[in-house]
Amino acid sequence: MWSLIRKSRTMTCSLLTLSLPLFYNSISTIYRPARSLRNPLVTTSSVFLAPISSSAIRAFCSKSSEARGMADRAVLSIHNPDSISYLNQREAAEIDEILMGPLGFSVDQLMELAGLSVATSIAEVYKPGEYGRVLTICGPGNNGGDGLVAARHLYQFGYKPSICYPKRTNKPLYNGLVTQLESLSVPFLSVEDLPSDLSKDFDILVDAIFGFSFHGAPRPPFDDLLQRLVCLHGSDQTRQKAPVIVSVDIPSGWHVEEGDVGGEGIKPDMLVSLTAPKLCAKKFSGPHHFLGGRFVPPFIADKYKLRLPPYSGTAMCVRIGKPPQVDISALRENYISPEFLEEQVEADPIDQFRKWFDDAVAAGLREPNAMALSTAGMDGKPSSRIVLLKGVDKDGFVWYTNYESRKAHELTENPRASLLFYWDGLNRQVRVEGSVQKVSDEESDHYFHSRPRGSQIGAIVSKQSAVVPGRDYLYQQYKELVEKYSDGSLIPKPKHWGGYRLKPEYFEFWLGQQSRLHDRLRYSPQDVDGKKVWRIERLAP
Ligand SMILES: NC(=O)C1=CN([C@@H]2O[C@H](COP(=O)(O)OP(=O)(O)OC[C@H]3O[C@@H](n4cnc5c(N)ncnc54)[C@H](OP(=O)(O)O)[C@@H]3O)[C@@H](O)[C@H]2O)[C@@H](O)CC1
Ligand SMILES: Cc1cc2nc3c(=O)[nH]c(=O)nc-3n(C[C@H](O)[C@H](O)[C@H](O)COP(=O)(O)O)c2cc1C
Ligand SMILES: Cc1ncc(COP(=O)(O)O)c(C=O)c1O
Ligand SMILES: [K+]
Repeated sequence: MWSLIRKSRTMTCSLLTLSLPLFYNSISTIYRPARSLRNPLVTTSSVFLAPISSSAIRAFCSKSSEARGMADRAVLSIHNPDSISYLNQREAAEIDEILMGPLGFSVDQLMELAGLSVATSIAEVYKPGEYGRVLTICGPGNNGGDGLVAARHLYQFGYKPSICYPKRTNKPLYNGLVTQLESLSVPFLSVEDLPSDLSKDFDILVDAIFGFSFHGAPRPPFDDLLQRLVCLHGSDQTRQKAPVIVSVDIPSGWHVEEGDVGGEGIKPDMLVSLTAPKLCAKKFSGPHHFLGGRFVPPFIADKYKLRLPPYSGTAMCVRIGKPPQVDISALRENYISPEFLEEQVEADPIDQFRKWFDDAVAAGLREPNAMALSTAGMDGKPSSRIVLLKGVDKDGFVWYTNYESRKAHELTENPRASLLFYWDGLNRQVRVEGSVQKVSDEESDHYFHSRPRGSQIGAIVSKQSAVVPGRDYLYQQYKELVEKYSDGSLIPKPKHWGGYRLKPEYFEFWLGQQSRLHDRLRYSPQDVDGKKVWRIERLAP
């Protein structure tokens, strides 16, 4: 913790005005954990539902690092949806009580995290450009509260939510959530105000009517509302795009454990299970099943033998089960970017590259220095692979590799290459082409010794691009060298490892725009009175 605090001292000053959750979020964007953050996946001990004392929780917590080790080993099997845990109704209610009892959570906190998970799950699948108009139908309990929170986050994500909340709960928490939405001018519609055909006015219907405390048959006015959702399946979809239904935790009207018993209930397109899926989720056959509620402490995971998929990075939701079958030909993004004009760019393409590279770093993109390197040997057959940019200046672009690899052979035969950067999220691509030379041995030596010792040994072991009999073959040699250099002595750089530098002769900066009318600015060298200058031209997209 101290090293984190020391490192973040300068950052803290500029963040003092931010809220605490935002502050920690900013930290996780900049300082990533050594391994990805994972939900604990604990498979030991049987479930026995005894009262829980705080001493039991303390005793457990001292063992939880061991549990996390097991979690990492179990992670491989979790991609099989059959190995995910499902809760019955009693367990779901009990977890609620434990979280809000001995584990010290408040209902407001859990609802906020649950609602945020629902909103982020929706945003993963249904983009606001196409699915902007959202109707959230809220029931009388906490499931309805999750819906109110989700609607607020969806508003902040760029959607246009409306709310139908016919049975309000007169408690400070719910009144506050309503006030927050009203202050954003989010419309509240009564059941009578709702249009008879929901498909005309809405792209997404969020079903936050009933959660895990639902029992019996739906009573008015929810029986009628649910019937309207059911009817949408039969609507004439050739005339009108039917809105998608997103159910929060439980598809409302379904039995919490048995599912859609009579087969006449709603058929959501997306289900966002919270904490852990309930048994009815096994019957969900829609294309998008997500898990949210990233707050399950190891104590709960252990007690209920929860096996849950890991959340990646700072995500608030994770997809469960098989990804949907997509129509590849229909996959496309619409790019919306600010103007990119000739007058705005740097005269020197290296300066322009630095500007865009700094933007990619500031945007928190993963490995902004990853670039596709394309080469072709004497046979003229091109080949590409990703390498990491390790330096750029007026002399060119540097990367390190094995001098006996396929790319190295091709570069020996034909010392020309192209580099390609794609910065997804910024809608930017940069192409660089030029001639290639090895960097000096001193430069390679200096860089080699800046790498982690494991990677230095890896470079010795790997005869890159050669066929190897198996993983063990490499690992055995690696272990021997780790042992040999365990005294911390200098690991000599092997002769076959070093850097290349591409001296650029051509650049193109590409920025994605709407209707595929992208910006493309090309830099090519011109000789003006014996002096090299860069000519900037716009190319058709
Ligand atoms: N870790 C967790 O646990 C977390 C839980 N969270 C969320 O809480 C949800 C559970 O909330 P909950 O317990 O308030 O119950 P929920 O199902 O929303 O509503 C109960 C209400 O519905 C009513 N009602 C019942 N049956 C009915 C019927 N047939 N027809 C008409 N009404 C009926 C019932 O009235 P009653 O029958 O009692 O008169 C009561 O008013 C859970 O699913 C998740 O979304 C997250 O926020 C955070 C983490
Ligand atoms: C993100 C990423 C970064 C990589 N960085 C390098 C690198 O800097 N140097 C390298 O030799 N290989 C790197 N690789 C591996 C190469 O893509 C490639 O597998 C390897 O260099 C062998 O290529 P070749 O057989 O065409 O020579 C990287 C791969 C990825 C996915
Ligand atoms: C085979 C290989 N060599 C070199 C590198 C670059 O690693 P480093 O950043 O440690 O120099 C990578 C990175 O993925 C790699 O896969
Ligand atoms: K629901």
